[in-house]
Amino acid sequence: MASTLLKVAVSGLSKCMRHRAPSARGLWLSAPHCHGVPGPVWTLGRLNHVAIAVPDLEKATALYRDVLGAQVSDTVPLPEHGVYTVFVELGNTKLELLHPLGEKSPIAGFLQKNKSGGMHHICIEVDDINSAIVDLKARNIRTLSAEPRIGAHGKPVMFLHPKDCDGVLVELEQA
Ligand SMILES: C[C@@H](C(=O)O)C(=O)SCCNC(=O)CCNC(=O)[C@H](O)C(C)(C)COP(=O)(O)OP(=O)(O)OC[C@H]1O[C@@H](n2cnc3c(N)ncnc32)[C@H](O)[C@@H]1OP(=O)(O)O
Repeated sequence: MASTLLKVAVSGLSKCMRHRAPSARGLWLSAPHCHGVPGPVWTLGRLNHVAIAVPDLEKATALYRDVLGAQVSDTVPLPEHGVYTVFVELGNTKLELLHPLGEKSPIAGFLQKNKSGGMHHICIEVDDINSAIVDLKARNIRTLSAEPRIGAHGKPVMFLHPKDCDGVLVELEQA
């Protein structure tokens, strides 16, 4: 009797955990759902930017503007994120040059380990960040703040732990 009940429970759980196939637009994910009640549904969108942490923001900006001929933004301080940012326009995406701001900057440790600078994170747009967060948490992917924060483009963002994303710090941004 007990073993029959266990088999039924395991079979139900595996049905709940079934993944959907990828769609044409990108990764299509749904959280576990049971009894015909759909879980949160969200879609991964375009690459918004690749962020590079730099030890010398003036020098890095000059490289992209004067040597490589790119259009670059002004320097924008974002004290709530502990960084200065400069965006480099690339047409199909952007680079975000990052430099520490303040004593508790989250990129200070990274620059200590990577003295010449280096690729810090990638930012991918999602169509429903709240559903994405619920779904990813259910898949044991660690989010790096309790709630989405407002990012460099004035939209909600959430960072995912690099150890849960193949060694890459991933930022999701509401499209
Ligand atoms: C404005 C906004 C926007 O674009 O909208 C931004 O850009 S804000 C940009 C700045 N904000 C953020 O980065 C917020 C999210 N970041 C964080 O919460 C943190 O920086 C963590 C990613 C959790 C790292 O924390 P912390 O530096 O204290 O830890 P840690 O140095 O001990 O690192 C723990 C492990 O993660 C690795 N690790 C650290 N930073 C990494 C990175 N950027 N990419 C890949 N791996 C990384 C370390 O090598 C280490 O691995 P080993 O143990 O193997 O050595």
